[in-house]
Amino acid sequence: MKIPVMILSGFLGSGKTTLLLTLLKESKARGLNPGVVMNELGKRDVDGYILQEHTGTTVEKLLDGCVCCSRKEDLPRSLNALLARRPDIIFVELTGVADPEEIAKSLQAPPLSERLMLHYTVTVLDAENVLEYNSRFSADKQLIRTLRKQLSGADLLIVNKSDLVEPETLWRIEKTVRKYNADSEIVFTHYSEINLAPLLAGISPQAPRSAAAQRSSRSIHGVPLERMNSGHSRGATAVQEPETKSETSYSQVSAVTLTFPQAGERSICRGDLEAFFQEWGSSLIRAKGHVRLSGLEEELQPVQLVQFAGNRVTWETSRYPGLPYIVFIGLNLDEKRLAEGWNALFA
Ligand SMILES: Nc1nc2c(ncn2[C@@H]2O[C@H](COP(=O)(O)OP(=O)(O)OP(=O)(O)O)[C@@H](O)[C@H]2O)c(=O)[nH]1
Repeated sequence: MKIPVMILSGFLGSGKTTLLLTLLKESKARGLNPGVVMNELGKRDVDGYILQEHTGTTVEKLLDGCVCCSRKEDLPRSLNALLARRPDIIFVELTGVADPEEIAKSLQAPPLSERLMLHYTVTVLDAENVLEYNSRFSADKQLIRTLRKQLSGADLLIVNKSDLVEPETLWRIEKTVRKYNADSEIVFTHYSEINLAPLLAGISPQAPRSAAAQRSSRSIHGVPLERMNSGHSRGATAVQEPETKSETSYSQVSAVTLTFPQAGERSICRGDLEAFFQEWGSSLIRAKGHVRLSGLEEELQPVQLVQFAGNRVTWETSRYPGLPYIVFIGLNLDEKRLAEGWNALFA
């Protein structure tokens, strides 16, 4: 029996992990044993920790590079490690700059095709920012090509963060997406809330295992949106990471991990950190990590998961027990200046 694999793709901060959380909860509610491969551009496993904290799922982590190009040889090893745990379904969450078609090709060729079958490729889009990508990232031709492959290679396109845009923007996104993918279903969601039943149709616990997983022809709905009723919807230390090679799916995106100082001031003010994110303008695309906050109002819950995505910052109380850090991901990030600015925050 081949194990179904679902690929989750989409640009940085679009909502892939948010979707994966709901997929894992639903899988567990159905008595399934899900496996997860999580690929991160940075050296720290932020999303893997979130999944473990919220769902208790064990995650195979592939850090510090992209599994569609610079870390390609690592994917079979991670999948084999998961297969030893007899999962009923495997979710592969790609980095935001990965080409899902490359992963699909690997899964459909021996030896992986002997034990696994590609079930769905899902691409999540950030409705608030997706229309700006062509102009914002025009300097990185490889990235632009990859972002188009994320559209063309998807069996299902989830236009997420619809709560942040006007209905007209959703129309424009649908029109743009259709230039690269004429057929696949498009759904409009917030917090990646969709009807998961068709995505998990035919997948059952292995023992006893009945029919093979089948792709469902049932439509996948997002949360009801106004436009859906209109009849048109279809559904202090900087760890510099290595330069990306020319054959990668991006050329000017890099990740830098910044840690808190070991001595002296080891916490940071919420406002200072938010101002620091804004200082980098459009060169900072994504930041995420666990931080220790100073300030009276945070005294009871000082450890927070902070996320910067689409120029918005969110905070969430965390039980992360380790040393605080943040992973910064950007386009042509001036890493030296970033580290200097960071150190100044603790001076
Ligand atoms: N307003 C709003 N925020 C959202 C929505 N979906 C996700 N977010 C927030 O967006 C941020 C990024 O979401 P993730 O699910 O981590 O995105 P991702 O694609 O996994 O990010 P990377 O793996 O780092 O590329 C988090 O702070 C989420 O809470 C949404 O529909 N609306």
